[in-house]
Amino acid sequence: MDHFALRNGVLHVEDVPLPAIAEAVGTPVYVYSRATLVRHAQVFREGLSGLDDPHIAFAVKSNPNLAVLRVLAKEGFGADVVSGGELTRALAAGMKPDDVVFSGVGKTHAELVQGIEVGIGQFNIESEEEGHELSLIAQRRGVRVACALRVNPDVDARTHEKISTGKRENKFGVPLDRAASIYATLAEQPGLEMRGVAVHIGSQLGDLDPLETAFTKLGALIAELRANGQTVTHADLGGGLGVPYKKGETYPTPAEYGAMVARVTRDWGVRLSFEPGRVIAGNAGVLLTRVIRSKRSGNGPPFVIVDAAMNDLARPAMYGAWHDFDAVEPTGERMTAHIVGPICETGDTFAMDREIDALSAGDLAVFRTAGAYGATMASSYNSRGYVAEVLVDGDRFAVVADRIMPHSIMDAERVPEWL
Ligand SMILES: Cc1ncc(COP(=O)(O)O)c(C=O)c1O
Ligand SMILES: N[C@@H](CCCC[NH3+])C(=O)O
Repeated sequence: MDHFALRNGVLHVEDVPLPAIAEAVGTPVYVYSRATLVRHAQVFREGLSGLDDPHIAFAVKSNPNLAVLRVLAKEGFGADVVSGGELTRALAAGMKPDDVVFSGVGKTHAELVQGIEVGIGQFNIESEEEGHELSLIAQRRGVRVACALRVNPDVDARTHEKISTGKRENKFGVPLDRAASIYATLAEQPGLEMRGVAVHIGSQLGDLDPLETAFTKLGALIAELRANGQTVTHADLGGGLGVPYKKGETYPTPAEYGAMVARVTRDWGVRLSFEPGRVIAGNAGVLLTRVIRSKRSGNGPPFVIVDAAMNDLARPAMYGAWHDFDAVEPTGERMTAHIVGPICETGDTFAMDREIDALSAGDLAVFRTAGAYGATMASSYNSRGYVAEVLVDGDRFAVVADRIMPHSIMDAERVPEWL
């Protein structure tokens, strides 16, 4: 069921008409559907039903809102975190420490300490150097911490270069050809319990083949490690499943993904972990915005200037990403336009020469597929403050992140007395 649908000509999220949210909270505002989050979580879990007790850790970076995390905690999801801040959020939202995996190429000393102190389930170590540091910290506390070694399989994920993570030249993980020797070295560290391997080759993948190639390489590594006498009881297959951003696009389903994983990992004899982000949250949210005004420039299409900008939704400016853009109350008329925000950068452009619903000043519209890597990547550039977030549940909704106004940001700044 589509929880983002027109009813009587007005776009609703579940049973709530979007104009009601704009009225109550203002724009721009992210709006998430609880029912969609739950459905995506269930579809993902069902996709893995051919596996024995998979561990699912939501990639908090994709949407760290506490209410969103709480929805997923209630679905039994753990968390994949990449910073102390994300770890704090995951626990605050009710995720169990034991279900948390700590990934990240640059965990600081303080973050390693924090992870040990709260008793997270697994550290995904990204370098030999990190492993040594973690072991020393654990030893000083008289504990041993469960770890997996993140491997860089040198596979082209065939996605945007800025979100590809599994090529040799990317900063992530240890090179596959050195993984067995690094694993052996780390397994001797008194503070570490080396129990497995991890891989994550990139995000927004449209094709299962690169994943299958990476997992196959990981399987060979597991066999090699065991032949060397190492213990391997866990494997973390990361996230990365892509989602449609344009109407009509198709992407591999969680069921297809799960079937491939079941086939490739059949003989591994490990507990598998997964770190889905976008596939859970992406299509569970929209960015609701209002048209400020339109302006003509030269002979080309008009600029439709909306009150959302690249500081609220960075993906188009950062990756040239496409987000479908629809009127909240479409009239059936269409127009061709450039969609831009108010920020003083040409990069603050959501779309050029796009055929869209006809819109005029004051009309509401949404950028779709904005539930992942949306609010979480917001900034306050141009002193615009931070965008608000709302969660819908049936016919009710709640503000789950206040709009942070520019004056609140200013409150954290000081002019020194000597100025
Ligand atoms: C280590 C790790 N796990 C999981 C994810 C989540 O990826 P996605 O949102 O593509 O599922 C990412 C981001 O790409 C990541 O870097
Ligand atoms: N921020 C990226 C995804 C990054 C994934 C991080 N591992 C995006 O919007 O597509």
